[in-house]
This record gives sequence, structure tokens and C-alpha cells, in this order.
Amino acid sequence: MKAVHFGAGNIGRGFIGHMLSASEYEICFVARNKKQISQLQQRQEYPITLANPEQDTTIVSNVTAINITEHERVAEEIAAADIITTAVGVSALKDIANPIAEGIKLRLMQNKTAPLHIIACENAIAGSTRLKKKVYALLDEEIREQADTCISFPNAAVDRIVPVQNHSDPLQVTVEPFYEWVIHRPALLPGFHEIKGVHYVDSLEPYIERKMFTVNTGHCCAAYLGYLEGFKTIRQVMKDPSLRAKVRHVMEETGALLMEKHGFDSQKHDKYMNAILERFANPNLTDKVSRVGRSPLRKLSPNDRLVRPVMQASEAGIETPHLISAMAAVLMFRDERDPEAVKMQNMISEKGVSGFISDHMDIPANHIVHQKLLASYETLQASVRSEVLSN
Ligand SMILES: NC(=O)c1ccc[n+]([C@@H]2O[C@H](COP(=O)([O-])OP(=O)(O)OC[C@H]3O[C@@H](n4cnc5c(N)ncnc54)[C@H](O)[C@@H]3O)[C@@H](O)[C@H]2O)c1
Ligand SMILES: O=P(O)(O)OC[C@@H](O)[C@@H](O)[C@H](O)[C@H](O)CO
Repeated sequence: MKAVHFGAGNIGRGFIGHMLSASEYEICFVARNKKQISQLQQRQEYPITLANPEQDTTIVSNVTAINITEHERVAEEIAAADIITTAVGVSALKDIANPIAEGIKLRLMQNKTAPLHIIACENAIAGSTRLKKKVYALLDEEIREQADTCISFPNAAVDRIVPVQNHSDPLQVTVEPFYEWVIHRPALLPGFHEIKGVHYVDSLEPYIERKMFTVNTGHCCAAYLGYLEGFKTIRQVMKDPSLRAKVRHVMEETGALLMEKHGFDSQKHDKYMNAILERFANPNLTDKVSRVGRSPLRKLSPNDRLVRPVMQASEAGIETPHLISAMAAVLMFRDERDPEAVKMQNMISEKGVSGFISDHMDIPANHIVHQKLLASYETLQASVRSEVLSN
């Protein structure tokens, strides 16, 4: 069985590659980093270390790589593949749509009708559907109709914390022991070769919302609240009892929404939240605030981990004071090395924070969430100003 995976980054090597290889897939990474590509080609394996006290290490084998710029080879790999996965970041899906479309054209030209599954393993609601729209926009009607008969884009949720790596070996990756990969079963075509350890479900929305609104909402709130206190790692943030309590409160607010919307059991959800807080606090893992808080424009977009739950909670009549005050912290986030953080501050300077909340976050000025967020931002700014003056 052949897999093509776009993006040989942290989650690509540390999770998706690991899972596919353990299910007897041969994996070809389509990547950009030349050093990683040549190492993957030469060694055809790489080590994964678990962030547990024993630092258990396993070897992922049957791997190779090609460069995204080798258009013909990428198309040939796609034409021959059984599964395509991606972990490039949701904003980069537009950049890989063309190579995937070219591969699909070649595959269909070769009359290959074996099923092909294309799964976006990104932190996004309906990531594979988004990718499909971008790919299909590049195919003509006849090819789209043919593709519909043998190519499917199942949506998925992926969960494993894999920080930025700092090893002398460019392929080595340290990952947390926990993992969860959930795939929407109804979108699987007959002949799909099962990936061991994946949870296949009939309805994905409860799983992706539970993951994004608990793990990712809590994680980024830890990062932005920690940033305001000058912390550099998530572990440091979680050691601060007041910040840890704030993150817990944010999760409780999104949890109230999830329980109301999806009928989750409150005791089980409580355990789920506790386990996540422990994952954030893992003493064997160093995860930077800058990684977890990266790309604030994406994180503040209407369908992502902050605006979506806060608006849904508001509609359901659920109060979210902690989430709103953490969102005010996002608006204060500055990181010169993060282009989205720079752009966000420029947008706020140009439009004012209320203009940013209306235009970028799509929360109209007369909405109660807009007004509360604005008030929370102004209070936070005033407290930061008075702290600066008193120092
Ligand atoms: N790291 C985690 O803890 C984690 C967990 C779950 C989901 N995710 C999601 O997985 C995705 C990747 O995250 P990551 O942490 O692995 O980031 P990363 O930056 O480590 O990896 C992304 C990789 O994609 C590559 N890439 C980007 N554009 C490309 C292109 N056009 N062609 C080929 N390669 C390209 C980059 O070079 C990089 O190697 C994101 O959507 C993220 O939200 C991450
Ligand atoms: O990857 P992002 O930027 O969407 O979010 C940063 C982290 O919260 C995220 O990567 C988590 O580590 C991951 O989603 C855990 O499964």
C-alpha cells in the first residue's frame, strides 16, 4: 500500500508517518526542506522519541521523500497512491491543490480506478472538504465526475502535541505519548486499507469540535495568557496556578457548549479536560508559547477555535467570560517573527480593534460578544499600561 504525505514537518513525521508506517504503508513525503528530503531518501527511516520518563524510541521505516518542486514525480506518486494525507497547515492547502489536481489527472488518464482517499490532517473543521474544493476548482467537469467515482476526501480530526524540534538529527522527532486520529467513516470507499489505531466514526462533528474547542482553544488561551505574563513555554504557563485555573475555566465554558450541543457526558468530559491539562503540563515536553500562539489571524478566523465556540455559546445562551477575556489577550499578542501576528497588529492599528473584530472575526459591532470583547480588551490594555507606568 502506498501513501503520499504532504509536509514532512512535526505532525507529518511525528504522527501521520508513524501511524501509516505501522499499518504497512510505504510513505513518500512530499516536502520542501532539502536536508530532510535527502536524509529521508538515503536512510528510508527516522526515529520517534516519546516524551515520557523513559524517552522510548521507535523507528519509522519504509519512508522516502521528493521535493514539491518535482512536479512530474509528484504527479506520478499521486497516480500510484492508495492514500494521500496532508499536514502543511490549513493556509497552505491552496499551495498543494495544484500538484494534487495534476496527480489526479494523470491517475485518471492512466485509467486507474482503484480507490484513492485524500485526508487533510490539519487543525481545521472540514479540512479535507476545504482541500477538495481547491482541488476540484482546478479540474474540468468531466474529470470531476470521474474523480467522484473513485476518489474521496474524508474529513478527520488529529490530536497529538508535537512541538518544534531541536535535535542534531534533522529527522528525529519527539512527540507526546497521547494520540487520537478520528476519520469520518461514511466517506470511505470500498477497498480502503485500514490504518491501525484510527477511530472511525459515523459523525465527525462532535469529535472535531470537542478536539478543537477543548485542546486547541485551551492550548492557545494558555499561550496568549502566558505571553502577557512573559512566559516562554506552555509548561511554565501550566505551573502558574492562576493561569492554569483560567485555562480550565475557558475549557469549562466550551465544555458547557459541547455538552449542550453534542450531549457529552459531564463526568467523561471532565476527565477529558483534566487529561488535556496534564498533557499541556507534560514535564518531558518543551512546547513554546510562540508555536502554540502562532498564526493568530487564522486562530481568530470565524470558523476556528475561538470565534466559532464563542458565537455558538452566545447563541445557546451560555456565558463565556473567561474565553472572551482570553480572546482579548490574543488581540494583544505580538511576535515579530510571526507574519500573522505582525499583520494582526497592523490591521488593529489601521482599523481600530472594533474594526478588526467586525472585519476579520466577523462579529458585528452590535453583537453582545463584540461589545464584551472590546470592553475586555480595553480593560486589559489599561491594566498593562498601568503596570508599565508603575515599573
Ligand atoms: N504539531 C502539532 O502538535 C499538531 C497537532 C495536530 C495538528 N497539527 C496541524 O498539523 C499541521 C502541520 O503542523 P506542524 O506542527 O506539523 O507544522 P510544521 O511547520 O512542523 O510542518 C508543516 C510542514 O509543511 C511543510 N509545507 C508547508 N507548505 C508546503 C508545501 N506547499 N509543500 C510541501 N510542504 C509544505 C513545511 O515545510 C513543514 O515541513 C497544521 O495544520 C497543524 O495545525 C499540528
Ligand atoms: O497547530 P495550530 O497552530 O493550529 O495550533 C497549535 C497547537 O495548539 C496545536 O498544534 C496542538 O499542539 C495540536 O493540535 C494538538 O493536537
